[in-house]
Amino acid sequence: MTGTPGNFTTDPTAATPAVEVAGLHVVRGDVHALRDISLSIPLGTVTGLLGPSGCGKTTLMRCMVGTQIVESGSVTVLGRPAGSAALRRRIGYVTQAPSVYLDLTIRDNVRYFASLYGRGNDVAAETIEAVGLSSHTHHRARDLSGGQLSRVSLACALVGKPELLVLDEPTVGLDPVLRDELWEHFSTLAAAGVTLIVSSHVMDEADRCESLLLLREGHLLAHVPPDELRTRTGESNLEKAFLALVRDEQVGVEQ
Ligand SMILES: Nc1ncnc2c1ncn2[C@@H]1O[C@H](COP(=O)(O)OP(=O)(O)OP(=O)(O)O)[C@@H](O)[C@H]1O
Repeated sequence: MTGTPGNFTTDPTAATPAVEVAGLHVVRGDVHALRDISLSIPLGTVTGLLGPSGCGKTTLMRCMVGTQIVESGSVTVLGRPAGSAALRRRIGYVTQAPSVYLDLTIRDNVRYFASLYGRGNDVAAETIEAVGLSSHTHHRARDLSGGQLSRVSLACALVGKPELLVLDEPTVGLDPVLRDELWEHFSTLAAAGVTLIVSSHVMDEADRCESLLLLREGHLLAHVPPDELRTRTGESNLEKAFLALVRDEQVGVEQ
């Protein structure tokens, strides 16, 4: 695999990539939120989307799920243009703000989303179990903690068994044990062929990903596996490695 932005090479015999982005440019308000982004994400992988607050992570995710107006460039998801009607049932998107019905119980929320995707109550129960909320199924969403609420949101996205899961900071507010369990679950899903794109501020979560998209001020600094980032920068700590990459980039720009 190579580590140049937009040049994440995989097995040439592999199927259509899960996500292919070419020359993507997005303007939000008066900000150039994404600048000339090109990348390719293989199926069945976990990709971490990392970078400082405001660097463009959510904007890139919105482009992938088809809810963002783009200035130029293209985004292809599972072989179709992002936002195509045919993709709706194939993609799960969990935003930072939990999107569940506050007056319904956990069970009824997840069962409702299951029914939209033609899944039964058994799948709803399994999914609630997977996010660690089995002991709370009869609690109303409005009575839950922030971390519990974001797990209900996650369950509502997972229950449709999407092929691509786009998760915007799914582990915020979770304790280390739950975070670990969720990342285990993400790996299990990827092993079953699901593609996951997970944004995070937490660099120790980056090590759970097969590859990392490192963004800064709308630029894609690198698309690399964690170990390659360490090798490239000579830093074993991923947080320091990211900072070293930013420094190198600045030196390159100034020269
Ligand atoms: N609705 C909006 N109108 C105008 N500018 C926006 C809007 N939403 C985001 N932006 C700007 O676009 C840029 C990218 O924002 P984005 O939300 O993608 O960043 P992020 O990396 O997801 O940040 P965070 O980690 O804080 O969630 C930022 O400069 C932000 O201020």
